Amino acid sequence: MENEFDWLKKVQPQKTPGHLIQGIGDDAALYQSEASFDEVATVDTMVEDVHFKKSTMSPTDIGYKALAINLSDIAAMGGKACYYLVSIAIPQSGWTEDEVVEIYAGMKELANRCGAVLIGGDTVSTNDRLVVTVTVIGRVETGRKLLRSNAKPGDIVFVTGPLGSSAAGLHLLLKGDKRLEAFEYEAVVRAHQRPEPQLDIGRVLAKSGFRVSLNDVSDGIASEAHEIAEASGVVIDLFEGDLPYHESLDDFPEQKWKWILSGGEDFQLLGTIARDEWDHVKGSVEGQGGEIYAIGEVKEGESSVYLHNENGIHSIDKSGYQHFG
Ligand SMILES: Nc1ncnc2c1ncn2[C@@H]1O[C@H](COP(=O)(O)OP(=O)(O)OP(=O)(O)O)[C@@H](O)[C@H]1O
Ligand SMILES: Cc1ncc(C[n+]2csc(CCOP(=O)(O)O)c2C)c(N)n1
Ligand SMILES: [Mg+2]
Ligand SMILES: [Mg+2]
Ligand SMILES: [Mg+2]
Repeated sequence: MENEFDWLKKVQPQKTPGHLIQGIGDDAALYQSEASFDEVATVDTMVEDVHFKKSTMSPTDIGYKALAINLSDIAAMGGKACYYLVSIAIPQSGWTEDEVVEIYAGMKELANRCGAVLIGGDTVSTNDRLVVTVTVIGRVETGRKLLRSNAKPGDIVFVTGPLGSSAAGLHLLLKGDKRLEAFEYEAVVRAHQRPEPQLDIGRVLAKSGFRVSLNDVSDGIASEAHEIAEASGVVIDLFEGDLPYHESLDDFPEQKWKWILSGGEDFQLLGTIARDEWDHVKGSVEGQGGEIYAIGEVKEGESSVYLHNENGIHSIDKSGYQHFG
């Protein structure tokens, strides 16, 4: 990396939306808010050797995922994404300007698909690992609050796609496993490197007008279910046989359930909705080509999470799954 700003010209958006008054190039970005929408803002960071290694992710994957994990939080609020800002700490050695530009290309690839525009950021050098922090600003219809605290006894618990794939993909990547080449493992490796934020499903849930509790799966459903149980003051029962997972996880019987429950980084949406409203929402999600699965129910009681399977009912702690063997 040579000059702090030369490479920025390469990542600057050419076209800007009408609500943006000033993007990259001044002290801060300036944009107009939109009538009848509330603003929604989130930030998450990815750190080299904690969230990725050069051996597990290409620069474009790193950029794609750094934006995806933030869009996933916007999805978990039912929002549409509008703008993003990127703070990047670049090591003094080990990373080239081309690689940094590729990180931005990965972000742009996803941003273009969901209509988000880069409006600013910050660039610093570091003696340590690469760190990329993305802030996303989005909008959601005024008054729509898909909060973790919305769950009520009697609700159905749902999830929007397979669990444990990212952890399985990471396992193969870290081991340099020869199965990486095989077609049947492509989906789990991709789930790790290029998670799909579930923005469309978040929008269906927001527009439904129904009371929905919602969280995205960054740490694993064991942890996210606890967050909903605690915020709402309810018990969450999960049914093991209903948890969706990619069939290739059956090749890893020892790790499978740990990955499904607490592998994390799946970036699916986990939520709850009244039983009477479930069919309607499921129909809408599936009608637009999405997936959504009923995996449990909400009960009255002190905040806790249980897993039901043929061996009985097992309490699941927040840090993850500990029971089976
Ligand atoms: N350093 C911090 N300063 C202020 N608020 C924070 C800080 N870290 C987290 N929070 C806030 O705490 C809440 C939970 O944050 P958390 O990062 O666990 O959520 P998340 O982004 O959904 O999860 P993950 O980071 O695993 O994707 C959010 O409201 C977040 O804004
Ligand atoms: C090289 C490497 N080792 C381990 C992992 C797994 N990992 C890292 S952070 C995290 C939880 C979500 O993070 P956060 O809570 O910061 O959102 C998980 C599951 C990885 N992705 N890459
Ligand atoms: Mg966070
Ligand atoms: Mg997050
Ligand atoms: Mg989240």
